[in-house]
Amino acid sequence: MQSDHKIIPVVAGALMRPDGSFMLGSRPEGKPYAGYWEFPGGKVEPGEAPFAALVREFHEEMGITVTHATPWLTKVHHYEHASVHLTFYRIWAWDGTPQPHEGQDFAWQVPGQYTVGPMLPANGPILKSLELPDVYAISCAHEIGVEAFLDALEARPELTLIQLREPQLGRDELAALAERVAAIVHPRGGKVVVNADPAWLAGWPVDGVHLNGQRLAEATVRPDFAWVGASVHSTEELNKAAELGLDYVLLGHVKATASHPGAAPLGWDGFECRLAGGTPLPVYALGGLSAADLGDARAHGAHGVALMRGAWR
Ligand SMILES: Nc1nc2c([nH]c(=O)n2[C@@H]2O[C@H](COP(=O)(O)OP(=O)(O)OP(=O)(O)O)[C@@H](O)[C@H]2O)c(=O)[nH]1
Repeated sequence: MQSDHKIIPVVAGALMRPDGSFMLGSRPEGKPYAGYWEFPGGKVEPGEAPFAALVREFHEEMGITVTHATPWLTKVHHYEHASVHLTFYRIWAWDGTPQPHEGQDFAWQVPGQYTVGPMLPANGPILKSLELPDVYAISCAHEIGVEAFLDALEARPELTLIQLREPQLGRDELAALAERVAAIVHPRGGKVVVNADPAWLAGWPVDGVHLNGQRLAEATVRPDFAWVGASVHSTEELNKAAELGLDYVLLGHVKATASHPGAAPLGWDGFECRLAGGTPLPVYALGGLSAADLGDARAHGAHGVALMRGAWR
């Protein structure tokens, strides 16, 4: 069976433009899955570091020099022709203009609005991850009141992924607030996930559910929503979220935060350490952060930053 095959290390990179679009390439004739669309990249050579392989592949395949890239997701996939361990990077800066050195086609794509296909079979969840924004905002009505929170949400059109987390509200009050939040966030193309019992959310105009640590521990299957995330603190919890096939996690807390005054923060080293084995899930760094921490978060393997107080200041 394929799972007995040697696992081939592969690196691939999403060239990211400031407007959020990214590049896909078509696989050249003569390779398995010729004509399928992929992130440019290729096999890591023996003894080569993954980042060095990324730089080499982008130079060989399209003649550009990668100058700033951050580690992102990893994934093992078993094809009929090979088993691969994929390490994905996001590439933020490069020198040169991409040229098709191997007869491939390139296309800049907007996450979720693809004009090319088919995609390589392993890449579905990776492409879905690109639909998640840099900043994830957690609601704060329990601190500043419902009306002030809704005013703050209206005033920040750049926030497009909102977790409604209001443990002080009962089901009916939370449902009413979810409707008001969705009415603000959906017209801007955003998403709302609710931190509550998944059974409560039937018929609510929301996009998904966020599992707290206890609900993640108790879950045996992925709840049936378009978007499902979870809060994690350890590699074990991160792995459980991945096994359930969730879409993202929040990992923290990275810095000291007023919501967990006694608990020691992970720091960026502790954060990175928990991701050291790699994960197929995009990870938002959480705890005492602001949007200004995005660069540090990416450098330590995060997809983005999750903000509570920091989103609304
Ligand atoms: N480059 C790339 N490969 C991917 C992606 N997703 C994915 O499953 N793969 C798999 O990873 C493997 C990469 O091998 P490759 O044949 O492209 O590598 P290469 O350019 O070094 O090829 P070569 O051995 O002909 O020199 C293939 O099995 C491919 O199906 C992706 O997004 N980008």
